[in-house]
Amino acid sequence: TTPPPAARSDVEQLLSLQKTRLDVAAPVARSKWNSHAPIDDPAREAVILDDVAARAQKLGLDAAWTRRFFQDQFEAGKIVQRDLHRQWRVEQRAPFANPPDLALQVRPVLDRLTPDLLAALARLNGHWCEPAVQRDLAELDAEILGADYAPAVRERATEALRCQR
Ligand SMILES: C=C(O[C@@H]1C=C(C(=O)O)C=C[C@H]1O)C(=O)O
Repeated sequence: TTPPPAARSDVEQLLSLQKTRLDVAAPVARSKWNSHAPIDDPAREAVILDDVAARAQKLGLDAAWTRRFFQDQFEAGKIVQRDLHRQWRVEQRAPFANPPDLALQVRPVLDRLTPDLLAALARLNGHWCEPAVQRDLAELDAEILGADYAPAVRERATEALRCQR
């Protein structure tokens, strides 16, 4: 039996969660501007990816594909962080008055989004090649991510969602 097609609202939810995750890049960038911490934290990324791979398997998602999706979210967020730091260097911006605490205030927000993103991916699992899903993806990417994010960021964030067949 053929499974029912995916709903547009599933695509909308996924992209909204991706946007919410990208929106956290700005507070991350402010925190690192003050602390001078590097934008790239490969150790933190590895911890997230191992957790994501284990959770993915339980949801019936391909672990390697899910790792790639999350790595793409990291890379997209780092484009946002680098763009902000570049702008602040040009402006010779002073440190921020009330920077968020990366470990205590910012990373917990990202960690809370992870299970929601995985659930959204699980709902769309096996549906990526449906023409309606690809059409909804293109439309909602422009609407949800396009309002705030540059094409390079959007392309990176949605790279794994194209039909692979
Ligand atoms: C968001 C951060 O910056 C980068 C992006 C990460 C992410 O998107 O989860 C994780 C580690 C860093 O390489 C962070 O340091 O927490």
